[in-house]
Amino acid sequence: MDIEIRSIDNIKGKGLFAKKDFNAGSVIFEEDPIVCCQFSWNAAYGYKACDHCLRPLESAEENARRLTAKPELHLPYSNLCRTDKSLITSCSLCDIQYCSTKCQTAAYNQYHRTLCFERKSDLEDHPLYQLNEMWKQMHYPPETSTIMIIPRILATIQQAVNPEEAQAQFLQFCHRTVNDDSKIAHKFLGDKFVDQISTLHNLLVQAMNPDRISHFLTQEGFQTLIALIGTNGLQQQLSPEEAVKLDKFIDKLYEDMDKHSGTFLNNEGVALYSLQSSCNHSCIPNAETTYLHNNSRLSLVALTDIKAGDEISTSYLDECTLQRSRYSRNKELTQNYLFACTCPKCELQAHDPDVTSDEDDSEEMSE
Ligand SMILES: C[S@@+](CC[C@H](N)C(=O)[O-])C[C@H]1O[C@@H](n2cnc3c(N)ncnc32)[C@H](O)[C@@H]1O
Repeated sequence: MDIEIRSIDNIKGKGLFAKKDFNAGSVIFEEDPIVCCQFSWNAAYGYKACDHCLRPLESAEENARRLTAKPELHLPYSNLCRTDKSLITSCSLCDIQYCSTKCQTAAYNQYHRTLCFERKSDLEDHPLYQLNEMWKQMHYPPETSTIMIIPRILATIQQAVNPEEAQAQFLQFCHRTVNDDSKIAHKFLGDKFVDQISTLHNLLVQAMNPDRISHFLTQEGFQTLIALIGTNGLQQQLSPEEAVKLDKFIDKLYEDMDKHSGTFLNNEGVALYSLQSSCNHSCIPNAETTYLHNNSRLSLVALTDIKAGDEISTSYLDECTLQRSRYSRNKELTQNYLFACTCPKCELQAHDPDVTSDEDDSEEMSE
């Protein structure tokens, strides 16, 4: 392994460090998620993805046709699309689709044996179905996560050969206090919906057999899980096929898609990664996460040259927020991740006045 996880201090916790030099542009490591799940509205709006690895189940051309409502549309180089529909398979009991029998077997062995709805006929009475519907009412797009990853985490623990080990794997994501967890859970659900936390909690309790996971089904345990996916869940966006990156064509395509499908352009979901979850934030990151395999496999790519011993960091902020003032950046980091950044850029700007960027000002005025 060319990287290691080391403890830094009480504030930052642990971090990811390079054990060798990496050139800018090189892949530092790749990993599959411990667990991932497509966003609820993303699935409801017809983006067909493998239920286990999120690989698109439609070709890039079919995707573009559906999203633009233009059945005659032809994509250039559509023969380069890597979606092999001959491998698609589905669960014989609940009809959920997978890109291959490999994913179907992996899902069944990891969590699907516990979570399968079994009969389509009484689907709407199933507490997991109701949990998803309740979540959708609380989280209109753009989505940042889905509650449905929580039953997957719990079923993974229940089905594991060694449940203690599986549980420890998830608990490594949490190094906060009960109070912090509750703050994050409230922020994550949004002011309007904090009262609904007990409804979500009750539906989860009804849906899951408490065997081996009873402590996660308490109110506190549930908030820990919400905080876990809120601060560690990586949002995934799998872009349409590389081969169609012909700028003019793409611009027009996106314009047409936007008219017909709004923001539902990509296959999106949330995932928990073991190594990636140890990567801390910096406002001048030396690495970024990408998805080079058209599924949930993550690649961490160096943005700059990295020397052996350097800490590897990514930005938790989107491009736009990253360009804002130190005050604006830290406002977002404090609210969403409960820390203030002390990276060299923040240190350099430490004496800047505590004002938001112009863009924030206009956003705040319109709120
Ligand atoms: C995905 S985890 C990163 C790994 C984490 N350091 C740990 O020990 O588990 C995200 C959490 O790490 C901490 N963190 C990340 N970047 C930080 C930074 N630049 N300064 C202080 N804390 C940071 C925050 O507590 C944040 O909620």
